[in-house]
Amino acid sequence: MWRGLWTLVSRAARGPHSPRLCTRQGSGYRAPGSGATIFALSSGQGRCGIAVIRTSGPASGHALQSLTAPRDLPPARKACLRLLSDPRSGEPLDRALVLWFPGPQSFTGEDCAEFHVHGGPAVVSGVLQALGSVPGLRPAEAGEFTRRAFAHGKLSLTEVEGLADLIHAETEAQRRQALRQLDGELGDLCRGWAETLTKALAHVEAYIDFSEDDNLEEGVLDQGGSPWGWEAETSGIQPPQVLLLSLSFPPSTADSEVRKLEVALGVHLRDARRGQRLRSGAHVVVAGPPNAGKSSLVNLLSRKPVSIVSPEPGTTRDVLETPVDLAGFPALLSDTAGLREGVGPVEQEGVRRAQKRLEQADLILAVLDASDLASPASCNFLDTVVIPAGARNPNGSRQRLLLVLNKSDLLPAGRSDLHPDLPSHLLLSCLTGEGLDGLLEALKKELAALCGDPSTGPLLTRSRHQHHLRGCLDALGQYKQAKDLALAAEALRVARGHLSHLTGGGGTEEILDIIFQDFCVGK
Ligand SMILES: Nc1nc2c(ncn2[C@@H]2O[C@H](COP(=O)(O)OP(=O)(O)OP(=O)(O)O)[C@@H](O)[C@H]2O)c(=O)[nH]1
Ligand SMILES: [K+]
Ligand SMILES: [Mg+2]
Repeated sequence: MWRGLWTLVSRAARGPHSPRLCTRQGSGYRAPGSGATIFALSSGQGRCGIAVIRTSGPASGHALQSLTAPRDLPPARKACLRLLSDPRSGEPLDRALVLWFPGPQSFTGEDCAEFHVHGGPAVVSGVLQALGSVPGLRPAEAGEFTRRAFAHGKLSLTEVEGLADLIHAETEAQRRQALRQLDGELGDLCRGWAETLTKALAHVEAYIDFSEDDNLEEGVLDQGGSPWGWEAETSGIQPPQVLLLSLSFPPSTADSEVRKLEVALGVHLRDARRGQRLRSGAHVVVAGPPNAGKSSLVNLLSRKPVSIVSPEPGTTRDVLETPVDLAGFPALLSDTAGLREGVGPVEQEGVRRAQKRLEQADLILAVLDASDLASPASCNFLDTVVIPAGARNPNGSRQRLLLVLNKSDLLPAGRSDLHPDLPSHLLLSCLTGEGLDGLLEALKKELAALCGDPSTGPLLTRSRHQHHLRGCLDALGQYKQAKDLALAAEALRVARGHLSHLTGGGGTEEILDIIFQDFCVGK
């Protein structure tokens, strides 16, 4: 009966069914072809001041010695000036800074070398060819350096995603969000949650053991049909394991800790959409009647001639999408066809596409011609798009919409009494730029609400994260309903498995392929 408590805790921590949590000890995953030494240009392509070429793998030290004079390895992690030459011909290639990172204290965890050479294309290709001639070296595949870092436990999967996002970050908000993920905030959170589940599992397994060994009276363990209800005291027996466990994780605490976990998961899941928007951009759709100046506004906001502007109504037919940085937030701005009826089949299709895009919008930028508010097209747009957006939908929220009255330069000076019933709006002139600052300010507020604060807000940036947290939450639901302890324990293992998968433990090859294909060669 007195089976060691720590055996139980540690068995729960490992569990026969529990995939290993990704810790700094390595992901347990072996990068494809990881025996070879790889090399690549890690800085950008093209002529530049300095280019960085690096290697990773067991032959890195030999490669460094083969190309440099003097041939001794420089002190670890110290930049040294060396003459580089081709090991086959002895032909000088460049005078460069070289660095030696013996593993495991390197980015990949393997022996690594870096060559900071002058960034001319001939120098770069000369050094790459020289490296290729060293036995045991081959060019790296896209993302292979990071893949090795993951395989050696230098980065968890969420940190790898953060790194990919940081490289692709185009706005300040994206950079902040990616840096937080690279810093391991999401991974740490998951590991903390997994630890809670491990303790709860230890507790359940202690009970299972006790009942097996001591023929515990029936009904004691499943009070109310739920493992949440049972506590040692209620059975009248004090199982020694439970008493011991209670020192670090008393039964009543287990109950409330797992409940707290459910609440925390729910909060993060509710915020998931915002985190994903921040990563890939909020969908901002510019819509309005023909000739209101929609394309002019898209060009103004994106600071480039994305769309054709002309005095002819019906100029824009297709949806034109362009990524923009709006006041520090990423957005996908869509220009659409002017909404009107009684047009030919091509424009009709444009109108259909515009309406479809409106349904998917996170934010609508509704544009009207301020000098033409009484026209049938303007009135129709107000009635069918602007006014309905202000009404609450069944889940209590409203469609976000900013009403912009463009061409304010055409209004008689001092005229602000445009229309008494008009919903709140902003005046703008795409022609003179007047009102643009006010519009950007309003956009910033809307986008901040849509995307959350990148420094403190949502942490789930991909649908993959959402999927695993939902899976974890569902498993906790099963735990609560479990009729026997074996099922309850299994539900906890499933819940914990989802958290483990999120950080990369037991990750399947396909998931890894998808994540690593985001990287360029040399990263
Ligand atoms: N005076 C004035 N003219 C403007 C302003 N903005 C746009 N225009 C003009 O209005 C006309 C229509 O502009 P577009 O940007 O093509 O309008 P649109 O809404 O995209 O038009 P469609 O694609 O045909 O639906 C063009 O001749 C623009 O130069 C403005 O602020 N003031
Ligand atoms: K037009
Ligand atoms: Mg247009």
